[in-house]
Amino acid sequence: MPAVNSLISKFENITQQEVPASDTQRVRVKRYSMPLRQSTLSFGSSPAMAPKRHSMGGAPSKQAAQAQTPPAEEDDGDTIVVNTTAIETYVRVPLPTPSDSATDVSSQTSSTHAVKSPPRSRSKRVSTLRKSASKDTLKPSPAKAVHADKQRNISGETLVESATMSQTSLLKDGIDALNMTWNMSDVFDKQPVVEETEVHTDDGSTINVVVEEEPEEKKQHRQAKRVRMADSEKQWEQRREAADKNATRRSSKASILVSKASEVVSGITSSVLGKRGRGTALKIPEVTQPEPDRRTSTALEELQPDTKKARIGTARDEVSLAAAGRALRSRAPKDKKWLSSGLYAGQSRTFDPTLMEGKNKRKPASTANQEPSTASLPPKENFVLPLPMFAGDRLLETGRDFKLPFDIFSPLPTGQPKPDEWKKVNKNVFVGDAAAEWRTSKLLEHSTCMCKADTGCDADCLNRYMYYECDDRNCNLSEEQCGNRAFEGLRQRIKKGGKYNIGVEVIKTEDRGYGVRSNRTFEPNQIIVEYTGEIINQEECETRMHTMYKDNECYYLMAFDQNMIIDATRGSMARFVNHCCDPNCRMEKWTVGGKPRMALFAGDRGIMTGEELTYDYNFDPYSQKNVQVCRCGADNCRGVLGPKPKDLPKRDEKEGKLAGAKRKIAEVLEESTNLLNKKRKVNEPPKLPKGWAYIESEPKAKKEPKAKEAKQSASEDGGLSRQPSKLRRMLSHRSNKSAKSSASAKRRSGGRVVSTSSVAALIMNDDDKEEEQSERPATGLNSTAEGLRRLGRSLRGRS
Ligand SMILES: C[S@@+](CC[C@H](N)C(=O)[O-])C[C@H]1O[C@@H](n2cnc3c(N)ncnc32)[C@H](O)[C@@H]1O
Repeated sequence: MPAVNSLISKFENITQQEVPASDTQRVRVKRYSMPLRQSTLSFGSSPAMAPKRHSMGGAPSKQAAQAQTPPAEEDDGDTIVVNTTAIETYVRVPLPTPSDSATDVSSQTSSTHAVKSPPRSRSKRVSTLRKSASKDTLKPSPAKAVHADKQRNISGETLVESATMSQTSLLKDGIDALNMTWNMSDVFDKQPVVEETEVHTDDGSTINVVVEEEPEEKKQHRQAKRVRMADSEKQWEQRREAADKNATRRSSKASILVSKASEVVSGITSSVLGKRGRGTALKIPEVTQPEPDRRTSTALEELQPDTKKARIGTARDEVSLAAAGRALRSRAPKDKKWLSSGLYAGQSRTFDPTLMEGKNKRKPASTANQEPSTASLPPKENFVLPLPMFAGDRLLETGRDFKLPFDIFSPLPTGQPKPDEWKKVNKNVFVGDAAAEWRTSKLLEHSTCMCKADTGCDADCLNRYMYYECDDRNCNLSEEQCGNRAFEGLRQRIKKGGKYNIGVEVIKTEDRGYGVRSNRTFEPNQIIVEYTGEIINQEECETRMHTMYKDNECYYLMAFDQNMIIDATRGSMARFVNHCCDPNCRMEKWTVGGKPRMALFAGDRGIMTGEELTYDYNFDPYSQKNVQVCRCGADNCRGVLGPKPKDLPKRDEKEGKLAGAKRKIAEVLEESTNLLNKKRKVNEPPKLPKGWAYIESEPKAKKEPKAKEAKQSASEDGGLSRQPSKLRRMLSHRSNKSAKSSASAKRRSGGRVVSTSSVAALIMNDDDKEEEQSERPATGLNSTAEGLRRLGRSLRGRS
């Protein structure tokens, strides 16, 4: 301790008295302040010392100082011997006041610019700017030396405080410093490498930029931080991907938020990782939002990585995150605004939609007390909605009246029962032996229409004529040019999904079980819904009838093709379409891609939204017990679900519909009983009531010889059986001979093939052909009903 005390007293002397400038003394300086910042520990020079130091060839270094300095009298390990000039400089300059120190600390030499810069970040090691004319600046000139005394010799902080600190506290600090284990070599080892580079300024002068190299420890710390940040970002990325995968039905708002937030976050992280300019993230414009959006903040919270340890959240980044959040909130979609008028926009109304119905009604009552003369009577409420604007135009243009969307004007009553025993099958499925028995016609592939692009596959299209759907194999036109791809169009429409595209829905009717109604309008002859189910052969059908369906009231069996039957017990929605004697649709069988398919098409009137869809079953009772009363309610109702007669006897106008129906049921029941009995006994065509024809349906094998006979006879008459290639050969043969056009070829072919929903094929003879030409609708689509009628006529004529 005595040694310490002597040192302290020496030190006090040094601080209180001036040391002669000329003297070079050896002074033992104990470590005074800890730690010394090497960047501020530089040794100044007095003017007196300048020549001498010049001779030494530069600024004094530690080694030089040591070399000049004689060995210390009491040299111990804790002693540093310094050139007394340092002390001289130190003692000659009055200790700076705190206010002085503010500028003094930031200034270096007389030529040093005081750089007013924001507090230096640790990452930025440019510490000072030293302006000089040349690199010789380091050699102090006499002029400069005048100001050299301002140069800081020892740690600035200590000196600044020393002016205000009491001697006792200085002393105490000094003692504390002495007690610390500290080695000067540590300081020099950790001393940052200082690099000086020249920078040319606009005014032509050169600025020497002194760049301190970062200490190793800090480098490591920074490196570790970078690794942490990279890990964190990887985690975020993984979470985002996982969230994307899991989010099956994420709302559009959420996806927007997530993408925006990830953009912001990646911006922040990259600014941190990539060390972009300070405050990059802060450049996000701040938009004030009065109410914080909980959804947005939740989204941001969700986006926070698991590890909050990942030190993204430095103060600066927190600020930028907050700014980003505010920016996000400002971009969050606002509440959707609903149109208040829709179709009726611009039309006056007599009620206030914001009030309850009761209050709207009370309005007139409040005016009732007033004098009739003075009371302004409210306009009389119109209970019938006016037509929307342009309804007249639309009517004129399209010929179709306006109807409110189905879900507004006739929503399904709540609690509508749904068919529970229905297994939906949207594709035909072969069951049992049907698949093996099915014969794929090779001939179909050779049928190609000859339509031109300018007309498309219109009414004269050969494929259309034969109920073949066009595709790339049998039509040379593109999908847009060709107008004969109904099933393909239906497929694409259904694929889009939604009530409107599907176009139909099941309803519960009052007295006919379930039915089907339209969700939209359909053009005349437009495809509506495909009839699909299990395709079974006759044996399978009979087995099912005697077992599974023996107690059924409803059957979903439809004769199909090649003696097969579609059983739609498991089938598409089309199975629920009811029968009507005056239907608005028709069921047609088409060949699509070589396979027969059935679908419901709109009739010639088209379909309005909300209409119940019906077609004429042309029902074959099959057995007496299956004869059912028809409840279609049409004016021309036949009374029973039975085959369609050619010429139904005109009912007596005075006779009611019911009376007529009753009569017909009785007749049908009687005749059908006879029919069944007779059929069992003799292989003769049954006797039907006057004007009725029995229509042969495919499932009945017994009638096959008759059908074959008819086909044969028709072929002999010039009609064609279902042999498209033969038809084409004939067409081309004849067309070569005479007319070139396909239309004339068809006329000359002498007949055509018509597919029907319940009969295999209709072969038309020349007599019928003439009639058909005149009857054929403008669209060229031949209806099943017509086909059936003709077959009926044909069969009746032969029986
Ligand atoms: C293919 S299904 C039609 C869907 C059926 N309504 C249902 O609920 O499943 C045919 C059956 O519907 C009934 N049906 C269809 N049209 C009818 C009509 N116009 N009058 C009476 N019943 C009818 C008959 O029972 C018939 O056997």
